[in-house]
Amino acid sequence: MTDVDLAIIGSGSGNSIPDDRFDDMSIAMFEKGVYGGTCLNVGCIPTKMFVYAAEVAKTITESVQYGVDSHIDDVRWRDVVGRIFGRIDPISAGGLSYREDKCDNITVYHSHVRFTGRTEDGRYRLRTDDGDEVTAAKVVIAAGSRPVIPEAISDAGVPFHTNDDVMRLAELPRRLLIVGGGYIAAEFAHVFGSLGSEVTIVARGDHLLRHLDSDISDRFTEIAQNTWDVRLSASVTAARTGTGGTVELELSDGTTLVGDALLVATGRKPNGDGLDLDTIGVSLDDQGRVECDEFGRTAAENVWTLGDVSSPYQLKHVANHEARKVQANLLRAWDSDELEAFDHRFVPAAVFTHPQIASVGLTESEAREQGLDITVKVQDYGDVAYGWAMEDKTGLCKIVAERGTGRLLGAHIIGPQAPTVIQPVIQALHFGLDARSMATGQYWIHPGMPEVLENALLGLDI
Ligand SMILES: Cc1cc2nc3c(=O)[nH]c(=O)nc-3n(C[C@H](O)[C@H](O)[C@H](O)COP(=O)(O)OP(=O)(O)OC[C@H]3O[C@@H](n4cnc5c(N)ncnc54)[C@H](O)[C@@H]3O)c2cc1C
Ligand SMILES: NC(=O)c1ccc[n+]([C@@H]2O[C@H](COP(=O)([O-])OP(=O)(O)OC[C@H]3O[C@@H](n4cnc5c(N)ncnc54)[C@H](O)[C@@H]3O)[C@@H](O)[C@H]2O)c1
Repeated sequence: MTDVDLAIIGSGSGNSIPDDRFDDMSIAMFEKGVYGGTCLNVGCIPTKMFVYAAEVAKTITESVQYGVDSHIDDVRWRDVVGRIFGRIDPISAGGLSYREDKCDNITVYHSHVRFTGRTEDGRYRLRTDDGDEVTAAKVVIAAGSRPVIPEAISDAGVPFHTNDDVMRLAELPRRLLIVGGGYIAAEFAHVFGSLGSEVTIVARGDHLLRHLDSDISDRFTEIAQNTWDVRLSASVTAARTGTGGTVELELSDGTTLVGDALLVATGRKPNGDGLDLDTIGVSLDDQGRVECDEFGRTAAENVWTLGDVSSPYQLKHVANHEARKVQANLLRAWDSDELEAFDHRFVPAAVFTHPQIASVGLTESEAREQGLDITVKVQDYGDVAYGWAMEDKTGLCKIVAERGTGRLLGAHIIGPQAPTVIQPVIQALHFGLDARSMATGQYWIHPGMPEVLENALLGLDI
């Protein structure tokens, strides 16, 4: 039995907690998978590196409209993969060796861990699947989430991929089937489609990216239907392995699809269900998230939580933010008046598909449901100078604001560099800038892409 001051479950955002302020604490870090967690190894970072390669390919295939003829000679898939993981794998390995070799106060356990209750003096008992037993005065649960697999696929025993392994396929699949109509489906459809796969998306909703403002979801669904084979309002009823390792999916609309690879992207489930939290009196909510308050405190004293395992937002910038708050709070007393709260007021998100998408704040329908008196402006990229330069025909920037006060409520953008163009709105929301002041109280570089945002703000009927 090893006794530590602090146990951290999960080396994703959890790994950022121990800095030099924690040097005098003994720390046990538990990681059952690859060191560094989802974002670094199988999430945000590699996907965006693939997306960049896809953008390069897309630029080439669309260059003719600018009077520049070009074509793609070849996509060297193995080199695409090699560039990305040749960079990422050493970062993960370096992070692990830093903790193991350079941090005398930290021990890394490479195994699944779960709670087994408390000691008589109130410490938390943890046991790994390898048989190690640790007691800890404080615990941080940063165990993340995992892909959900529909039973029609998991029970059928067909080969399928998730974000965990699809980026390391040996070959670029000629025909890729994607089940799901959310973030991961939209991003990988762009990656594989632009690099040369024939992509089919099976989505059970009547739109893709349904959680977004309806103007954005409508626009993206229309673009997707013109780009890939998109089957809406359809679900998988049966799956089987075809000849030559292919996968066949039967859909609820009676059609059958055949693919060389199948990617499942039907949401992610928090990992709190693998921790035996009942042994310490902590529960999961109806979404399977570890319950906590705005400071990251669970029902068990000195057990904190953050990120995908407990947050309503499965986003890395949110996990990072929550990790910084929990880090600060760990250095204070459990019931201190100075605990730092999570700030979930204006959580932005971006989908790195094609075109790119970004949003922050209320959608138009959310604002109306709240009974707010609103004004809305939709500005097309194609009506500002940079949009002309790009021949953009599909991009739009939508602003939702309160009539009368000009209070900004939300921004929703689909188009080139949307995650960059939206950043001034995120800043304005956080610092309380109203739409009119934001539009007229500063210079906007002409003819920069953010003019689409400037014109949307100017066009609001406040
Ligand atoms: C394909 C993909 C793309 C994404 N792209 C973006 C993006 O562009 N932008 C963005 O903001 N977000 C993105 N996300 C979401 C983002 O990756 C997550 O929100 C974030 O990584 C969550 O961090 P975390 O620290 O909570 O969990 P994780 O990074 O998942 O860390 C949890 C760790 O805990 C370990 N673990 C779990 N249970 C146990 C246990 N019992 N014992 C030991 N170890 C355990 C896991 O192995 C894991 O390594 C993406 C996600 C995916 C899947
Ligand atoms: N750019 C980013 O920030 C980014 C990128 C990728 C992932 N993520 C995070 O990871 C999370 C998980 O991504 P995701 O795309 O798996 O989830 P998602 O929640 O974005 O989308 C899941 C999709 O699967 C569909 N679905 C669910 N069950 C289904 C079933 N049985 N059959 C068919 N379709 C089904 C849903 O209707 C939805 O369209 C996201 O919610 C997001 O928080 C973020």
